[in-house]
Amino acid sequence: MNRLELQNIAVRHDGRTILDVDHISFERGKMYGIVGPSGAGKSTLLRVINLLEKPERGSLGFFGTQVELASLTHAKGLSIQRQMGYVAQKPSMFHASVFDNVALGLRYRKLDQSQIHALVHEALQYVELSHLANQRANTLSGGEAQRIALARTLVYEPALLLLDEPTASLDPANIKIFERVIQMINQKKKTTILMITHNLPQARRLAHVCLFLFHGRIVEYSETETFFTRPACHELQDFVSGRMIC
Ligand SMILES: Nc1ncnc2c1ncn2[C@@H]1O[C@H](COP(=O)(O)OP(=O)(O)OP(=O)(O)O)[C@@H](O)[C@H]1O
Repeated sequence: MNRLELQNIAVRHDGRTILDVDHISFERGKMYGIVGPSGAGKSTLLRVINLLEKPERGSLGFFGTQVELASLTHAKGLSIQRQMGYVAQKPSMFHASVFDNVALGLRYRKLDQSQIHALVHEALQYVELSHLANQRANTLSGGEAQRIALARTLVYEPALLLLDEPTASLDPANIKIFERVIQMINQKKKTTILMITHNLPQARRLAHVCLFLFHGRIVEYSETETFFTRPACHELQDFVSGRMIC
């Protein structure tokens, strides 16, 4: 019940194996760092979990709901997807106010106006951008837009938050706020968080557990301190010490 699990996953494109995962399990309420070289399959892993990419085979256990991914129906997929939030590296805002952008997920879920108002303002407070509620979202700076993208997912309290290099284009001040918010919701709401990052100090700062993807396989998975101080496989030893691997 309290786990997110993937089993027997295979993703192939053009005859090439992109992702090959026998089994992985994520505990509810923990924060996971996902690292690995470019092209290792990190985004594909998150896209499979987010039901944006259908693997050739495999199953997903979503906190008690079990689904065969290859034969997943739209309705069942949607009900699971609505319990997940996804923030990519580059936010895309709708041509509307900041308030309306953040409210969107709540309107889909048919909440009433007073609930929407309260929840949007709470989410804007989390990301310290309440003063921008009426601004057009397409006029935001990159850092502001990324914080609004985070508020837009937090507002409906997802059980799972998927972050794909969310701070890669941000300056240190915005990174600090972004990190503070995800740590706060991880602790306060027990949101499970999976974050891809190329910033190894960031993974070390935030994650309880880290995993290392290499050529589509999870080759290391351990508590963060062990991951960085006593990596078992030589590819991760090279990776964490900054040596080139391919
Ligand atoms: N739809 C597709 N068709 C063909 N190849 C694909 C497709 N999607 C992904 N790939 C390939 O799969 C591999 C893994 O891609 P993915 O985006 O998951 O890597 P990544 O680890 O997230 O990389 P990065 O750190 O550069 O973002 C890459 O070689 C990519 O070119």
